[in-house]
Amino acid sequence: KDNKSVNEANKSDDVLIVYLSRTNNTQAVAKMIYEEVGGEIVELELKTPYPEDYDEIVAQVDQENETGYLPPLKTEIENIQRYDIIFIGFPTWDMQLPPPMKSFLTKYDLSGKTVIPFNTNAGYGVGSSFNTVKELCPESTILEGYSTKGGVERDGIYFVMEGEKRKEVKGEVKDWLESLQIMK
Ligand SMILES: Cc1cc2nc3c(=O)[nH]c(=O)nc-3n(C[C@H](O)[C@H](O)[C@H](O)COP(=O)(O)O)c2cc1C
Repeated sequence: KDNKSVNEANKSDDVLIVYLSRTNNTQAVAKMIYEEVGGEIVELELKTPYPEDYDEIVAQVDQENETGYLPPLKTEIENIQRYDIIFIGFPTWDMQLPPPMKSFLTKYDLSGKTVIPFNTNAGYGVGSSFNTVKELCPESTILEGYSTKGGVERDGIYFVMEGEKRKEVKGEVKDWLESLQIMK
């Protein structure tokens, strides 16, 4: 058998990459994972999008976190049961898992699946987000996540995944994926 086609086939079928991204930093990491692993890549979208304005979205997310509101998703994943490995990517918002990702993990049953989180943030880390992923996926195998500094929208720094930063993150993502030993 031709090795390459075997690998190509194995690589993609059971992998889903779902991400939330406002200023495209997390999206850039999602695409790097996709380039290495293949599969399906899906952006999480809301039925009612968040405000463009930074202060407004911060206020809204604060309130959603306080009340536990789960914003309805526009994104529909058909037949999620066909995936075994699910990467979930999100920025840190309010030092937590963003409400749309809480919606996603509440809506879909990922029992028995391997769930792998990844994150970008303004330099304050993942906060409680990776722990919340564990809490919302009690019957999943959660592998070690990856996180890197992204934009600092508060200071007008939006997309940073270019030039040297891009190269650095690409290398880190490759090493991380290899360490997970999910690549065939
Ligand atoms: C509503 C909101 C809240 C945020 N809260 C935090 C935070 O608590 N800690 C942090 O490090 N960064 C925070 N950030 C910054 C983002 O995590 C950071 O810019 C990230 O790279 C954005 O990813 P994206 O480009 O994929 O949207 C926040 C950004 C937004 C829009």
